[in-house]
Amino acid sequence: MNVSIYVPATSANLGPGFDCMGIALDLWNEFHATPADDLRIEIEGVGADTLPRDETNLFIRCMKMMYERAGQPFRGVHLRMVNRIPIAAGLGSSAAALVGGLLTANHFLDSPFSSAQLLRIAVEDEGHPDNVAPAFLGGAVLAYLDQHAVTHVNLPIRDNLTFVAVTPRFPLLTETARGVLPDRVARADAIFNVAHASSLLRHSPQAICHCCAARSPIACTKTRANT
Ligand SMILES: Nc1ncnc2c1ncn2[C@@H]1O[C@H](COP(=O)(O)OP(=O)(O)O)[C@@H](O)[C@H]1O
Ligand SMILES: N[C@@H](CCOP(=O)(O)O)C(=O)O
Repeated sequence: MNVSIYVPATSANLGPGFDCMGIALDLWNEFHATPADDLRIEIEGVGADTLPRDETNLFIRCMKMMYERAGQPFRGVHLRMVNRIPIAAGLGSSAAALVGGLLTANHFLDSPFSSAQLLRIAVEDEGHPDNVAPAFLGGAVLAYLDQHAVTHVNLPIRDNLTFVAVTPRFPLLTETARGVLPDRVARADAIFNVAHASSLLRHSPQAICHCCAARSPIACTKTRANT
């Protein structure tokens, strides 16, 4: 019944894909769990001094949510997490904890939820799919929630790329960052983004972006979605 789950870091808002395109990176958090009648959390690595070791821990909250959905009582778990993904630094640490919690609970519950259901629950809980979809599926992914189902498409990525993540020295919670976003975007920006997203899906990743000569619309230096 013990389970070990490895969830990758993710970079979201890929190129023109604000809130809908993201990529899994080769940086992993480990979650080792054993079903139990009490709660014990051991944390190694990132967040060892700051993350809660009680029921408020995001991983545990996600496990409990799954037990509630399955109509089963949650008694506890002995959890050891080894964290490598920096927290509140734009590399999907919350998505990793969320996906880890959902998969662990589903395993303990004898897999009542399908992969499609798990992905939908993860997207609904996180509020946007661009971290949880690649964390869950791997690779680079375009995903969106349509009615009650997550539609997802793999984006072609050359396998000889090396990714370098530059993170700020200060934490910035996604919730805080999203709080300053305007509700509306200018028509020109919307058109620019639709055009680049379409171009991204039409061309292979080797294509050169016609607007700025970047090697792919993913890397377009004039992308406006995040400004
Ligand atoms: N390994 C973890 N275990 C439990 N909770 C975590 C873990 N990593 C991140 N979190 C939770 O996610 C929050 C950060 O989420 P968020 O603001 O979305 O930043 P990020 O860009 O890193 O996902 C943390 O404050 C913490 O509550
Ligand atoms: N599209 C989301 C992505 C948040 O990514 P995270 O790694 O900071 O959780 C947004 O821009 O809010």
